[in-house]
Amino acid sequence: MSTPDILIRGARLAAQLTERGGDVSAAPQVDLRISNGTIVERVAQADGGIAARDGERVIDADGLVALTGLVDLHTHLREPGFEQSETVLTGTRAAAAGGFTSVFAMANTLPVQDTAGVVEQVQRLGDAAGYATVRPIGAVTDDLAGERLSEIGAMAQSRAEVRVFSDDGKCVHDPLLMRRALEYVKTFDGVIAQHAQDPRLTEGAQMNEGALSSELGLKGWPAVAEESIIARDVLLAEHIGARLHICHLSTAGSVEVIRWAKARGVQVTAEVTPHHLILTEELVRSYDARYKVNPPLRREEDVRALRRAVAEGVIDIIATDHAPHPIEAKECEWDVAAFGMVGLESALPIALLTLVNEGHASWAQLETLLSRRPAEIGRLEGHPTALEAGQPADIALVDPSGSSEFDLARLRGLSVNSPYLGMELPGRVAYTVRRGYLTLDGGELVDPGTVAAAALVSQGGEL
Ligand SMILES: NC(=O)N[C@@H](CC(=O)O)C(=O)O
Ligand SMILES: [Zn+2]
Ligand SMILES: [Zn+2]
Repeated sequence: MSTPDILIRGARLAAQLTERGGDVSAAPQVDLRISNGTIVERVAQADGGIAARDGERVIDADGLVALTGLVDLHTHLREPGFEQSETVLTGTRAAAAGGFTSVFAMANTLPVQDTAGVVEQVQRLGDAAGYATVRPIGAVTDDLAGERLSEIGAMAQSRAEVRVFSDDGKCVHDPLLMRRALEYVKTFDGVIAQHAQDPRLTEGAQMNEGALSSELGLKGWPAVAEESIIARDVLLAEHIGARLHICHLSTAGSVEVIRWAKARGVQVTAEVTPHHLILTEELVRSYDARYKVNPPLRREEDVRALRRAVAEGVIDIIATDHAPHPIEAKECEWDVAAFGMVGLESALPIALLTLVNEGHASWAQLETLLSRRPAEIGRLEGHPTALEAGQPADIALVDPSGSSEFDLARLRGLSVNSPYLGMELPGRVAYTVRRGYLTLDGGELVDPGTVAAAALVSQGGEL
């Protein structure tokens, strides 16, 4: 059994668009043939292109930009335990709609992803659904309680081969536990992804600490609560010689700490979310809990510093921190509402808007930020390093022309807590190809049965 061959015609490769800005006409148009999960041919149209064969699916990609499939190092899929917010199936459908072919699933589920059994279960659910590769993240501490290390070794050696560990949602606050965790993951080239938030400095915190939090009468979350943990952890990572990743960097000061650490040669990488690249604390004036997120929306100066840090390479990747919550958890008073926003379907449009169209980055850098680097940091296997013959066929095809209203129909997960509803955003993902089969076809999700069957075939199974 095999899935039909696909011929993509006339795409421009993001990797060949190395000039800053959004003009895509500079790259030559190429044809790509996909067969059995692999890119088997790539021919420029100037060299004659590839002639279609009978029975092959032909995609007209004239005007579209092709990127290696997007990879999200920070997704909350909520299953097991919070299936009213999202499931592995619904979350990976949202991922496919956003151009993602792989997602790393955060550990704050119920039960917590702190044993081999739970991470294997999450991975199996992802394999069966087939919309994206699901790589579970393991908890650093048992039950995210911050008291004892979890079964890190068992999760690393399980079928899920966990390489990323995080207590995300909570900070690993105890420095000795952090040290032991770094020592442990070093033995198998794993990484600790830290949610940098000093719990004592942020008790009851509701928004960024500053003049506005005083004015609004909301308890503040000071920048130093993030920066002090990052400073401590880069020093610990240097001492141990282990890999450290910082989740959702949100302040100008954090950028400076990371810059300093990288200059010293510390093995640290950093992520920024799309929302911290565009939204500011001013939105909290509305008391609309769609804007309530952890870490909180910061000042305009922070947003500018984060964009510059991406342009300069101090920040390594963009990660969504897709955090679905049910309507009841958001349509309520600010101080009792849940923290978090959904982000898989809006990540590429926001990155285009804030980085490429603003001249901070090229399409090639965008591909690095949203696909190549997160795959490297997570030690994701089977991910293409380029769109060329011999590489796995994980591909996103994006229409960069024009802009359109980001409406409810664009959200394909179970929850609708997006801060972008009603905004005009550029860039639409038109096709997503995972392991050689379509998960998104002409902007529409392929139906679950077809995707599950193609996934089974791609894993060598029989229908
Ligand atoms: N980002 C958030 O505001 N919420 C996340 C947790 C987290 O990423 O810290 C969640 O799980 O809801
Ligand atoms: Zn977090
Ligand atoms: Zn998170």
